[in-house]
Amino acid sequence: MQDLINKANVLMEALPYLKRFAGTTIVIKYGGHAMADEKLKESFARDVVLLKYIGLNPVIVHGGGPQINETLKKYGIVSEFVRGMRVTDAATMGVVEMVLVGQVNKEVVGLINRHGGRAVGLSGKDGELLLAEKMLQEVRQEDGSVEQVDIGFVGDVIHVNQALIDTLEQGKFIPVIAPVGVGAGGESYNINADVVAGRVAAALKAEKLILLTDVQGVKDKQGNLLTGISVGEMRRLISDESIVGGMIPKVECCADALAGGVKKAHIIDGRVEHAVLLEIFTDKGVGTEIVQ
Ligand SMILES: Nc1ncnc2c1ncn2[C@@H]1O[C@H](COP(=O)(O)OP(=O)(O)O)[C@@H](O)[C@H]1O
Ligand SMILES: CC(=O)N[C@@H](CCC(=O)OP(=O)(O)O)C(=O)O
Repeated sequence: MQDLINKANVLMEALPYLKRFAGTTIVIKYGGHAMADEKLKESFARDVVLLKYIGLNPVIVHGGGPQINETLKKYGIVSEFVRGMRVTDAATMGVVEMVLVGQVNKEVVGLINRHGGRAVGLSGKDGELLLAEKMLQEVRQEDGSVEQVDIGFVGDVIHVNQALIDTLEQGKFIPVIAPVGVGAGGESYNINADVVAGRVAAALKAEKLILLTDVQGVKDKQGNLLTGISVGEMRRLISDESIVGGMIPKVECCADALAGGVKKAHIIDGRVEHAVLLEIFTDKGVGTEIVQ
């Protein structure tokens, strides 16, 4: 009997959060690395379906960096990263689109639907969901100056077709977005999935942006987890190189999302089962919260 009462107590603990978040939009970035483990994939899909059933509106943006690397390797294409962004020539763009849209997107949609959700896969080209323009990457030189570097068909999102997401949400569908944008001339752009998640969250004025990754959260130089950092601290951690590589676009997009009206932004450990539920429905949460 006590077991059953304990179960009821766990449900009751979630009640204030259920009330607070009912009807709100939560944008979740599902990272390439967190997609590697079968058990975690299933637990992620179940979490998303549960969120939808209890009245939240999850919007999924997926990555696929490791999957792109694998296919590029098969084609003998070597790729380089500048501050966490893949340098993308025309041949690389072809592979990026094929893997993200044709493979990873369909896999995530299938996974959610197998668990009883109604997921719909979209790339930024569908309904011009993600209108993009070419971006130059800023690289700080040794003398402190900042140089703009051309990294090919890499874009930033300049407009999100919010009406399309609203329509899907009204139909009880779960949008699953591949980070490929479309330019004014119909050309494709490779966009970092964290950047897409941040822009989509800001456009939808989401309650939360949650980025799942393969580490506990943001760490300091000694490797200690930082449970909460301000945007100012974040900038210091980037300039003293405590935050490097793929973590840079993650924290930057959290800062942009907060500036764009998103209430909360979190970077959490996708290797932990039910990480999304733990973040949303517990007081302490998990990982790192970025605050303005
Ligand atoms: N300060 C930091 N704290 C935590 N991780 C960091 C930090 N700086 C760099 N990283 C690296 O960022 C990686 C996460 O970025 P990325 O590989 O692009 O993840 P994902 O594939 O989940 O999007 C971590 O695996 C870690 O190696
Ligand atoms: C411009 C850029 O870097 N695009 C990324 C898009 C996929 C992505 O972001 O995947 P993860 O989240 O799994 O790293 C790339 O080509 O790898």
